[in-house]
Amino acid sequence: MPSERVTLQELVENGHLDTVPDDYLVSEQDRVKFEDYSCDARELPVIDMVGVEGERRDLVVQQIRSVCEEWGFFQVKNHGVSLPLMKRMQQEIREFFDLPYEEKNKIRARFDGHVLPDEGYSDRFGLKEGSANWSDRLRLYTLPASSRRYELWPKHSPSFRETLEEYCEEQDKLMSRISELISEGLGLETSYLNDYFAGKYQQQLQVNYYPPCPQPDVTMGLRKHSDNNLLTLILQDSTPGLQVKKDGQWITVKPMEDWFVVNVGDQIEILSNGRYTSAEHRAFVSSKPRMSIATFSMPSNETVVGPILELLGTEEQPKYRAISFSEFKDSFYYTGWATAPTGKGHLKHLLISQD
Ligand SMILES: O=C(O)CCC(=O)C(=O)O
Ligand SMILES: [Fe+2]
Repeated sequence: MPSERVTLQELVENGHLDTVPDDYLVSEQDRVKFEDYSCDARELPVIDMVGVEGERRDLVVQQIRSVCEEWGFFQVKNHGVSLPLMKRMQQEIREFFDLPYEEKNKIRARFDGHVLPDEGYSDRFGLKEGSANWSDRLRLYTLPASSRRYELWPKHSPSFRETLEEYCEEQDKLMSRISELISEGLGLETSYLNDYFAGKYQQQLQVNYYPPCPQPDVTMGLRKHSDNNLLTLILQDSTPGLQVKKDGQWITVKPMEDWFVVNVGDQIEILSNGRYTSAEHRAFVSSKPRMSIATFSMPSNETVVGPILELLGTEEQPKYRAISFSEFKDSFYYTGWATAPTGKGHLKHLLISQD
């Protein structure tokens, strides 16, 4: 039974995997070319948020607009989240993954044979049988506070709950500041996106743990995809792994200890009627373990999202059909994620024919 299988980290640490099993293999064309991954001729743009509430605002709004149009991915520095908090969060989460399997298993998400688990500690998360990622995960709903299932939060450290709560609040503040800049970049009122999702919003934390891999060139930590939500903030550890697709080329995002990677999700692509793009990205693995902490902001499940009418004017037609977030997630997991020929296959279902 899949639910009784131990996680990947457990298999690796107990020396049960000298080679990569078949269902973790990716096709030849989707493999990482290790000979060229480190020579990034192009680097992911960095947005410096210093002075953004003052004299640098117009410049930053302009920069955000162009990176959201051209990349859908960028890094932020001087973002207001304290480095000690980021480090504490990484340290305490890492301690969770270092616990004995029996301890972690207490909050294990169970696969019920049909629906893949959405919360807790798991492997093969969100994927169909026969198609696995070289990673384990911890996923928790964090905002609104009423959505928290504290019984699934790790209890290995007395301070962990407080650290995670503080981290989530800080992530939320940063998301909200970035949403203001995105709104302005689209020519909308500063508070447009924040008002649009007031009371119709949720936040989820996802920790990706990539165990050391015996054959990193034949598998993938996380197969190519775009994120299905509004915005994602990623905190990487010091081991490289994250890659973004730009003009058909995979670009490795250099880990920086006090920066966040910001990722435009599919919901922003839909809201902006395709002006802003959600970028395909993936994570490769190596002989070293790696951990990334992603925070997702997303609409509440019943919220219907479609192109913002104010943006369309009289000439432009909506390119995407409006759809509730829960329906969108269903199509993401069952038609797109990790199985479609392109990492953005799930968005194609929403495209309205323009002829
Ligand atoms: O591990 C990473 O850096 C990427 C994580 C990611 O893309 C995701 O969690 O959706
Ligand atoms: Fe992602």
